[in-house]
Parts: sequence; C-alpha cells; structure tokens
Amino acid sequence: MDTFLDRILDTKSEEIQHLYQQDDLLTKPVQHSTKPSLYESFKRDDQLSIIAEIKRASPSKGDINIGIEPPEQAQLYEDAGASAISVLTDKPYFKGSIDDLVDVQHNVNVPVLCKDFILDPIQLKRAKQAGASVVLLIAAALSPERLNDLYEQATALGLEVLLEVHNEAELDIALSIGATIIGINNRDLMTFNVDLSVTESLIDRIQDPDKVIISESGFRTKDDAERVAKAGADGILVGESFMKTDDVEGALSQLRVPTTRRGSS
Ligand SMILES: O=P(O)(O)OC[C@@H](O)[C@@H](O)c1c[nH]c2ccccc12
Repeated sequence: MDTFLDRILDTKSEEIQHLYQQDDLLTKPVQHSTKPSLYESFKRDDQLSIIAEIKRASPSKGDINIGIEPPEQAQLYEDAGASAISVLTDKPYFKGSIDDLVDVQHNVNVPVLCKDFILDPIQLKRAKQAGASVVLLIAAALSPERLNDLYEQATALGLEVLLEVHNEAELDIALSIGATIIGINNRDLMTFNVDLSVTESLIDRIQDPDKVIISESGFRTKDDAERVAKAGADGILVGESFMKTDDVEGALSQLRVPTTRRGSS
C-alpha cells in the first residue's frame, strides 16, 4: 500500500514540471534575504527557541484553521516571541501556497522557513525568490546523494537548511552531509504516529555541541517543551496547537523553557 509520503512525492513531480514552465523563475536573479540567521539566533538563545508554523490543514488532521490570514498570524507569532516562522507552502495536502510565504516574509523580521517537500533545485529557487531564508529538506523523501546535492545548492543560494530526520539511519546521513541545523521529527511521516521519545533517543547520537537541534511536531504543554529541552534540543517546531488557540501569546510563552547545554564545551 502507498504511504502518504509516496503519494505526496508523486504529486510533487507534477508540480515541479509546472515550475519549469515559469519563465520568471528561471530567468529572474535571486533576491538577497535580509532576515537574520536562524542558526545564529537559536545558538545565542538560552531558552528553547520556537519556530511557529502557519498550517491551515494537514493530511493527518484535516482542516486545522482555514480562516486565518497568514501575515497576521505570523505577526502574532513574532509578537509572542517566536524566533522563526514556518510556512507550509504545499497546496494539495496542507492548503498552503508560496504566496502565503511571500506575504508572511513581508510582515516579520525573524527567519522564514519554506516548508514543503523539496525534491528539485527549482523549488529551492522558488523559495529563495519568494523571500524564504530557510528551507526544509526531508531525509525520508530523498536519496543520500540527492539530499547532499540539494543541501549544497541551497547553501550556495544563501539559504539555511533545516534537515529533517526521523531515525538513526537518516540522522547518520544528515551528520555525514555536515548539516548544521538538524530537525528531529517526532511524527512518523508513514504512519503519522507522534512520539516525543523519538527526539530523546536520537539526540544522544549528536555529540557535536555546535549543531542546532530542533524537535518537531506534537508540542502542546510546558511539560512537552521541558522534556525535549532536558534532552538537549535548542528549539521546537510547533504548528497545530498554535493554529488552534485563541491565546497565541500564552500558548507560546509557556513553551519558552530554559535549555540545557549538550556536549562538553
Ligand atoms: O502541527 P505540529 O504537530 O505542531 O507539527 C508541526 C511540524 O513539525 C509539522 O508540520 C511537520 C514537520 N515536518 C514536516 C514535514 C512536512 C509537513 C509537515 C511537517
């Protein structure tokens, strides 16, 4: 049986073909982002840094919050203390768009992450053009060679990369590529099962104290945040619980718990 990841990867190939037909994407020079570095700001922070996500819907939850205006929601996030904003730009499964990202990045000063299933360099170019400063690359969606290739091309475009892993084999690939910002997704993209112990068990394999580690998915309570902070995460990525609350400020500030240093230095 096809998993969700198989299905989405098929859909993306069609989208990529369309992108190659957009002349302005191929010819326009890429713009220089004025956003600060996610890596630097997360490293400096002694509280858990938060990437707050614009997520209207998802394949596992259906509609989450269809009514929001992304630039306003992003502003609420920034005012509440988010250190970066993630925008889901996938349309078929998450009801987002690249225009959401364009609107959001105009409205905030923190780094903006383009959250999509990136398989081809043209998607990097589109993200850059739209004003993203960070892109997501998902180890489960790419061969190690392709992942390495896209990582280098993203870096060459001046984009930072959040490299997402979910198991030991993927983490080892991320480390061999030399990824500096590693996302540990607590959600299995095949089964949608969410378990914070994924972060706890993988983080011990990352000895280098210079890496920025971001635990992704499933955060609601202060206890959740404390659990991964204790394990050594520098930041967390939160979507659904911020999209559903009437009190973004309260929901976000309770998750800004102190971090603990990993490694010896
Ligand atoms: O809504 P949550 O459980 O707070 O999760 C946010 C984020 O981690 C999740 O949207 C995500 C993590 N990795 C992804 C890859 C593709 C799409 C979505 C994701």
